[in-house]
Amino acid sequence: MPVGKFDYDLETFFPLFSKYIYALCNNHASLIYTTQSVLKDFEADGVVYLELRTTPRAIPSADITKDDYVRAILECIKSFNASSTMKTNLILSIDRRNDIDTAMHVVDLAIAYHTQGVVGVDLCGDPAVGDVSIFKPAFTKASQHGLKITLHFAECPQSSTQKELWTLLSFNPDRLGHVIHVPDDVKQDITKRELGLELCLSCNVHAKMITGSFGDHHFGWWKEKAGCAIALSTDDVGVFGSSLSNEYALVAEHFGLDRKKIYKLARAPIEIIFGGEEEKQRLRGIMWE
Ligand SMILES: CNc1ncnc2c1ncn2[C@@H]1O[C@H](COP(=O)(O)O)[C@@H](O)[C@H]1O
Repeated sequence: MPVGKFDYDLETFFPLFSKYIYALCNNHASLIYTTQSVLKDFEADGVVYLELRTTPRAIPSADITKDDYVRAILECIKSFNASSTMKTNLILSIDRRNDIDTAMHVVDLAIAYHTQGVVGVDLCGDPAVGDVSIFKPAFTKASQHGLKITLHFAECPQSSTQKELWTLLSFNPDRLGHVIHVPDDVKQDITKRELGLELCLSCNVHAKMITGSFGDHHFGWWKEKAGCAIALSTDDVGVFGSSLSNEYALVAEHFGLDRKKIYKLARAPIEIIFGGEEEKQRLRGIMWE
């Protein structure tokens, strides 16, 4: 990737993975290398709790099944967790291109590895593709097994029809990602349910998913809504060149938040992590007030 090129949009972003990144990250050694590299970067950035997400991927050329893929990443996380103050958990993603059998397989993997660091299931992928209603049984099963749910939500106009948004809300998500093109009635429902919001400023600005720049981001609207905790998120550091601490610096600069307000913002998502009560307690103890 050319140095300083951060202008991938929703048309060029997804092929970047399917054409190039997956071809480069295509064996056990490269899976471990990339996972360790991501963990080291977040730790060096001062992160104390991380939820990583990935779509289970079989790599037949290296004899890697989806199960092997998930296990390799979990082993990497486990050994990193053992020697770091940053604790990491994993979320497994269903890609919107998937059929229901593939989605069920993701949920089955999440259930199988629930006690080993998988904390939730996500819906991701090209928002211009797929009929999300087919995934309801998969998310229902995930919930029944105590897994948390987060969904990429209202990323582009095509994926923000009333039908799609209410269908996604019927999956009973715990958190929503992006929440860009959200009509008022849906906003009201999100606020009423006090859903956690994963907002990704650099991604949305660089990929031109919003009109305008950082100061125009819908973070400004949601930050006023008591109840919806905001977890600033990176989507993703490699593609858009912005670490998590830079995302906090951006909101401080563009929304006039002083140190106290930034501490408060960074503490709020403790309540919406998928990592359980004990981890919440640890974080309440170490995050600045
Ligand atoms: C604009 N933001 C986004 N919207 C939707 N899906 C996204 C995304 N950012 C990442 N992904 C999903 O993550 C995959 C790459 O990592 P994994 O193979 O899962 O580890 C992408 O192919 C896409 O499906």
